[in-house]
This record gives sequence, C-alpha cells and structure tokens, in this order.
Amino acid sequence: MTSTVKVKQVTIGEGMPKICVPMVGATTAELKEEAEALKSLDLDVVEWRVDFFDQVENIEAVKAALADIRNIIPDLPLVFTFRSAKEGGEKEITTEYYAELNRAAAATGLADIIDVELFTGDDTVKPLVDYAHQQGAYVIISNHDFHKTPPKAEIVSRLEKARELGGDLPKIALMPADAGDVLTLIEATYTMKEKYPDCPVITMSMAGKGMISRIAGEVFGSALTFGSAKKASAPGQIPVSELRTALELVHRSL
Ligand SMILES: O=C1C[C@@](O)(C(=O)O)C[C@@H](O)[C@@H]1O
Repeated sequence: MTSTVKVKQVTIGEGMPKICVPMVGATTAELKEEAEALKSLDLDVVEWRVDFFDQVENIEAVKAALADIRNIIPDLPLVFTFRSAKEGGEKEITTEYYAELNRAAAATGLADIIDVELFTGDDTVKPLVDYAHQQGAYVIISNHDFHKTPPKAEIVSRLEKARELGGDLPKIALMPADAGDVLTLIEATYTMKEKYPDCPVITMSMAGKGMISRIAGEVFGSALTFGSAKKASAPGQIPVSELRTALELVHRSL
C-alpha cells in the first residue's frame, strides 16, 4: 500500500487536490479534438470515459483510440474508466467483457490508472486489480450512487473495502438529498484521512449542493477532484479554471 500515488510528474495524495478532466468524446475524431483542447488547460490528470465511446465494444478500436489519445497527451497521467450504466455511466456491458476491456487497457501500458467499480464483484475485482498492478498501472476502486447518500458508516466501509481489495485510490461519488448528506460524505472522508493516512481517497458529493466537497478536499482528505472542460461527466462539476482558483484559495488559507 502506497502513501501517495505518483504518476508521471503528478503526486496524488500530497498538497492540493489534483484536477482531473474527463474526456467524453463518442468518436476517435472527437476524442482527438478533445485531447488537443486539453493541452491548453490547467489540469493535472485526464480521465478517458470509454463508456461514451461508440466503439467501446470493439477492443481493437479502443486500443487504437487509447494510442491516439496518448500520442496527443504523452505526459499527462491518464485514467481509463468504463463507467457502467448502473453507476451513472452511458452503457451496460457484461462482467466478462468489462474485465476483458480493462485487462486490455492495462496491458497496453498506455493508461496509468485503471478505474474498477467496487460492486463488479470481488471475484472479478481482485484479479483485475492484481493484473493491472502487474502491468504497472495504479487502480482506482470506485463506487457511485446517483440517487442517494448512504450513512457515514456505510461510506467508510465501502472505501475500506476498496482499500482491502488493493485499490491505490478508493473513490466514492454520491448524490445528496440535502446539505446534511454533503456533511455525511465529508465526515466519512475525514474519517478515512485520519484512519488511513497511507491511503489517499477520492470523494465527492454531486450536484449543486455537493459542489463544496469538490473544492474542500485539501482540508478533509480528498486527493483528486473532477472539473469540466467542454462537457461535464457528472452533475456539480465546475469548469477547470474556476476549480483551480477555488483550490488555490483553500490552499493559501491553510
Ligand atoms: O467517478 C467519477 C466521478 C464523477 O462521477 C464526478 O462526480 O465527478 C465523474 C466521473 O467521470 C468519474 O469517473
């Protein structure tokens, strides 16, 4: 278990939360255009949301698009994410294909971090995490609920489970019904920070009410935050430049 995750020139889990921008293009042409546009933004990490890609069911096409993206942004840390429909993503695929897709991405060596959904099932998650590590990739183990925020103990237990399964970066994104739910997410984040200083976590409360959680990570213990470029991949994300300003404001006050 590492205490920070160092990817290329970026150390996640140290200092200001790192800004991650999702790429949501549907075609290779759109993805290339998006990757080009990212070069002029003040960001730290890029996430390819491959569930938006119209050829996601063709592994060779996915690998080719990954290589194209890599060519355009060779030096930026890249997260490979297939977000399933049940966790707020664009498409549903079989568990078998999910594992195959993520293994193929890890094997290319082009993605620095692979996002694996916690609730895919331990029998799939554990071997996938081990395989990604063997290929030299880090792993985010993630969970999303676009409808509600569970109690604090449940949030902590999911993040702990992600850590136990070998996730380098446990992650959870939850929808708040009210401001109390935002506090619950933040409290769970702080508990993880206190209990496991060796394990950076990524947390966010979504939509407008949850936005505060996307800028307060340095105080409460979330190591990475998602900002939008052209199109947000989840409710509550704010544009990268505003996000940087807010993170710097918090940072300077500490
Ligand atoms: O898991 C996450 C977090 C996220 O859902 C958000 O709320 O910012 C955005 C997704 O692209 C990413 O994979």
